[in-house]
Amino acid sequence: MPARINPSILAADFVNMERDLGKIASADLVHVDVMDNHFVPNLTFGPQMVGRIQDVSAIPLDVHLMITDPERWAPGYAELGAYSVTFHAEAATDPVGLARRLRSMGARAGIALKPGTPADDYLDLLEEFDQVLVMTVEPGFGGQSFMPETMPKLRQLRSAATARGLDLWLQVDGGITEETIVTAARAGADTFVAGSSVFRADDPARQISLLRETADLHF
Ligand SMILES: O=C(CO)[C@@H](O)[C@H](O)COP(=O)(O)O
Repeated sequence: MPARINPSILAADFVNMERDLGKIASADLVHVDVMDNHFVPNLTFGPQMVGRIQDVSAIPLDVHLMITDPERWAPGYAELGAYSVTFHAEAATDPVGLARRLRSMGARAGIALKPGTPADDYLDLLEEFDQVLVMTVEPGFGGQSFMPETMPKLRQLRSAATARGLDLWLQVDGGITEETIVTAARAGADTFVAGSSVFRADDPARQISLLRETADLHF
């Protein structure tokens, strides 16, 4: 399976979103960062905007909720048709219950871990999720540097998934470039969120291909 490249529209031009979505039509999924200015010190958009993105996007949405109280809000994103809905472990009170609810609504369920959150508590629960998002920067802003110290956690998750024979997607998010993607692919990531490196490229479609080919060589 080729690596999945999910450009983060946090790096897109918000007033030209439909135009910028056209630039990433060769991507696997559109990564949509929902931030509430509580869980993270930044604010983006909510269900109304994500619903419009869903309407005009040629490819499915990978929604990443950086919000408090995901139990209240996450099902709404599944309802509007998001392909995957990922919430933060640090914000959820019942991660398994929420993942089951999202799956029952037809969405893939993801759990995200901040750089300082260990994976240990989730290793026995991996069957409950379709993807784990290992944050490779502190959530909240694009354009930060990749944190290589998160790689042992990724390796731990990949070994646990392999040992259990799970088809679990392991996603990395933050500071992904054609250099850092090598490190993340070697540590077991198969799904890569890239904001700045795609949208700041002269040719975003070419950058998506370059990232995909580079990851495939090192997975
Ligand atoms: O979730 C986040 C930031 O919180 C990410 O999705 C960033 O948007 C990735 O941006 P780059 O680091 O690739 O610029």
